[in-house]
Order: sequence, then structure tokens, then C-alpha cells
Amino acid sequence: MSKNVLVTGAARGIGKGIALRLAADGHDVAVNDVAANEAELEAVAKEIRETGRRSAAITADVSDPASVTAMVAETADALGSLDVMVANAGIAQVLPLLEVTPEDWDRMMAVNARGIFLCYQAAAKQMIRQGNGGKIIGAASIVAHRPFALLGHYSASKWAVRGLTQAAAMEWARHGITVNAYCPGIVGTAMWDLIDEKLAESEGIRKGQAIEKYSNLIHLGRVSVPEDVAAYVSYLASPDSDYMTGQSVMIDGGIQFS
Ligand SMILES: NC(=O)C1=CN([C@@H]2O[C@H](COP(=O)(O)OP(=O)(O)OC[C@H]3O[C@@H](n4cnc5c(N)ncnc54)[C@H](O)[C@@H]3O)[C@@H](O)[C@H]2O)C=CC1
Ligand SMILES: CC(=O)C(C)=O
Repeated sequence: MSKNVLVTGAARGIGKGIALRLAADGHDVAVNDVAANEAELEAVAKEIRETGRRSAAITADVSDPASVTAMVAETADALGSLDVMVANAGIAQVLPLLEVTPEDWDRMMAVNARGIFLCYQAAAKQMIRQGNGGKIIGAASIVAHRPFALLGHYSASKWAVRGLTQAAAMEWARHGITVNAYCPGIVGTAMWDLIDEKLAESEGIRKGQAIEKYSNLIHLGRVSVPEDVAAYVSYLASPDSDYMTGQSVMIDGGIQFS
């Protein structure tokens, strides 16, 4: 059955992959990103419309409460309801914990923890008003289970998502809303380009070597692509996952066992 979906951080990377997969599954999909990425976001919405599904491109900063409320209202206006929220937007920063400033910490938490919380909460309020339940899905990470050195404050923000996902699942179950998170390992996106570059700088190695080093720990033998994550989100958005809530599952090629 076709559902009305909103995916944040969908101008590129994993969010774009999820938006295109959910459209291919037969859903109508509104997409969000920051205003600076409006052109790329519009291109994703156009690509979705070309598949025959409805879409809307909504620029908003997910760390801003008023913008998130407006984004959810705009999605419900454009598509008729909000049935599935994919709170995907996130940022990363490579820095030793001894050098993380309070401002670095606050920026990380503002987008990755508060932003996910605001999206979860605004979506839940909308779904409760609609009265038909819903599915809320958030971006955590393998580092929400097993932190990576030099990604300390990023890891903390993803542990926050994992805890929030469990608490929200408990509180909103009575409204028929399930809440789950996805925990990718290493996905070849702009985010990992940046991580690789910064790790290379800090370890005095060449660009490309850091991701190579981490890739050697992946039992399935390759870095993942957004489609790997999107396939799991497709399941979370489908009725097949109706009895699953509060989970933060790793899609990591087995790197967790290294
Ligand atoms: N790439 C990876 O290896 C992994 C990524 N993740 C998580 O998956 C999610 C997506 O990551 P990628 O696609 O790799 O990153 P990316 O950097 O390629 O894309 C993230 C998108 O989110 C948008 N965004 C950032 N801040 C925003 C804000 N305040 N409001 C609205 N949009 C905002 C960016 O503009 C960008 O388009 C993130 O939450 C990330 O932490 C988790 C585990 C691994
Ligand atoms: C970006 C991220 O979450 C990892 C683990 O690389």
C-alpha cells in the first residue's frame, strides 16, 4: 500500500538512496535538506516525480524547532498525510576528544541528536492527530554500538539516537507508531570522503588510505552503498516490520566483529 513519506537530508548520499528506493516501492516521498543544497534536492524530487510518484522538496534545518514543525505540516499538506518519517540528516566531524570544543559538541548534538528528536516528535504529533499509527525511522550508526576513535562526539550523538529510539518506541506504541533506527557501518558517501580526508590528515597518511584501512575490517569485503541501507529502510517502512520497534540494527558488512 502506498504511504506518504518524508526523508530528511535527502539531497545526496544515504537520504537520497532511501528516498529513491521508497519511491520505487510505490510511496509518495517528500524530501528535505538545507537551503544550501536546494538545487540537488529539487533534482531528487524531480527524479521521484519521473517515476510516477508524487514528491515535494522542502528546505529546512532539522536542528531548528519551528522549521521542523513547518516541514512536517508542509509534507502533510503536499501529500495528504505523513505515514513514514525517515529522520536521516546528520553531520560528522573527525577530532580527538581532547580538541573538541563546547561549540563543536553543541553543533554535533544540535543536528544529530536534537534534530532527530525534533523530527521524531513532530512526526509523532502529526501521526497521533491522523489516528492511523505510523512508522518513524532514524539514522544512528555502528558507532552507536561501537564508537570509533576520533569520532567521539559524533559517536555520542548516535548513542543518543539509539536511546531516544527505544524510549520513543515505548511511549508511542499505544498510538500504533513503531520507532526504529538503522546503523550503517561505512557507506561511500560525501560524509565518508570527509572522514577519510580528516583521518588521513591526522594520521599522516594519504587520502584514501584511511577508508582502505577500515575497509579491510569489513567481513563482506566491500564498503557499502546507500542502496544497502535503503533496502533495510524499505523493510522498516513496510508492513513486514509491523511487530518490530525500538531496534537499532547494524547494516555494516560485519565490521562490528572486527
Ligand atoms: N556515510 C556513512 O558511512 C554513515 C552515515 N551514517 C548516518 O547516515 C546519515 C546520512 O549520512 P550520509 O548520507 O553518509 O551523509 P552526507 O553528508 O552525504 O549527507 C547528509 C545530508 O544531510 C544534510 N544535512 C546536514 N545537516 C542538516 C540539517 N541541519 N538539516 C537538514 N539536512 C541536513 C546534508 O546537507 C546532506 O545532504 C547521517 O545521519 C549519518 O550520520 C551512519 C553511519 C555511517
Ligand atoms: C559516519 C559513520 O557513522 C561511520 C561509522 O563511519
